[in-house]
Amino acid sequence: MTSQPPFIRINSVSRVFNGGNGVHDLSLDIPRGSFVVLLGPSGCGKSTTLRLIAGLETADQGSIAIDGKDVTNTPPSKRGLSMVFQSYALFPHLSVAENIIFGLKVRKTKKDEIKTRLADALRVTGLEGFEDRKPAQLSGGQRQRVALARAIVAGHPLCLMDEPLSNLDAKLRHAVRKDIRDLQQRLGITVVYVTHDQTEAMSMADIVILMNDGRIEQVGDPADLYLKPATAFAAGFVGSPPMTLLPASALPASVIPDGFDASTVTFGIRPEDLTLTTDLANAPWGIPATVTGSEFLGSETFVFVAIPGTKGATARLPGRVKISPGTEVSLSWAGAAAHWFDGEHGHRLTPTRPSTSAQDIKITSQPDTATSTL
Ligand SMILES: Nc1ncnc2c1ncn2[C@@H]1O[C@H](COP(=O)(O)OP(=O)(O)OP(=O)(O)O)[C@@H](O)[C@H]1O
Repeated sequence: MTSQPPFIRINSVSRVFNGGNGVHDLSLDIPRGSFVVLLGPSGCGKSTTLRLIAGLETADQGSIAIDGKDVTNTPPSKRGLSMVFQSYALFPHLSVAENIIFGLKVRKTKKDEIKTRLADALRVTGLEGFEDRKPAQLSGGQRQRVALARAIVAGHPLCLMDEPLSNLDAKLRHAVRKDIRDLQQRLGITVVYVTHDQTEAMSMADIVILMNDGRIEQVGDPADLYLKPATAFAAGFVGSPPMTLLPASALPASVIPDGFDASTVTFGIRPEDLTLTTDLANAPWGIPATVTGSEFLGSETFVFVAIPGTKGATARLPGRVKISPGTEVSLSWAGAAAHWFDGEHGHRLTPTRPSTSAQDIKITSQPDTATSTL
């Protein structure tokens, strides 16, 4: 396999503001033509990273290269990129077409060229017929499309997007995120996209960069992040509802993998990997828990349970499950579905092999489907 040089290389970049926040010693390679999402909670440094790539922030240390050129000290306008913001940043007094071609006019692009590019941008963003309207005469989704059209009309190979959908309602957000993804693929451009919404990240990204506290927590494709979270933070951030995390000391000793110290290790389990039964007599190895509530969502039911000495757990069960608060249940899981994290730093731990009894649990718990027993 020949490895292509990265399109963007961020090398040991720090940008620390007064008070110590910002990004710290960030290193990252972004492949050409990829859709990369910077994901993380508010204040983790996503926008600062994007602004560093754009040149709107200057690195205190480290270097940034785009397409093989060092741009660490290059002004934004010379970096060959366009940006789309949460606030569409459209000129209210200009028409859709004028807004889209504004930058081309400033750069004194030839009239014929402007005409062709405008027609292309209107077509790919589905804005044909709207060119003479003013922004105030458009819906939120259409305004965001104008902002997108303006970004792509420049013809830059890189587009940076900072929470571009957060002003749209849930339904529109869903539609426009598909538009953005389709557009990126059709144009073959590289997109770096900031969001704190993990569903958006998981559905759009080729690569997710999960950030926490100014540092990279994990880089991987969405499946990696979900199936093999590198840290307890990643496990808790990705997934809705998030992974249940319990101190291993709350589990029966028989399910702790060999060599793990239950007093320091954290156990994680995805809600869909938990089996829940009220048939306590036939579940001697499970964790005893008490139902605190449930949410029926149509195709599935979330059941919330309390486990003494922990923050509780969530089970995601198919279909409609009727279960009353206060019901005593037993929780179990397949050995291979368990995740383990070091209690101090939260790093993922890999058991040399799941404990024998956890494998036994996998076999004995299989016929135990909660929907039929509850
Ligand atoms: N100009 C600034 N001066 C001082 N502190 C700043 C500045 N810009 C950002 N910060 C701080 O740096 C940290 C990272 O900010 P950043 O905007 O990158 O976070 P973010 O992950 O994009 O958050 P959000 O999702 O809330 O936009 C935050 O603690 C923020 O308060």
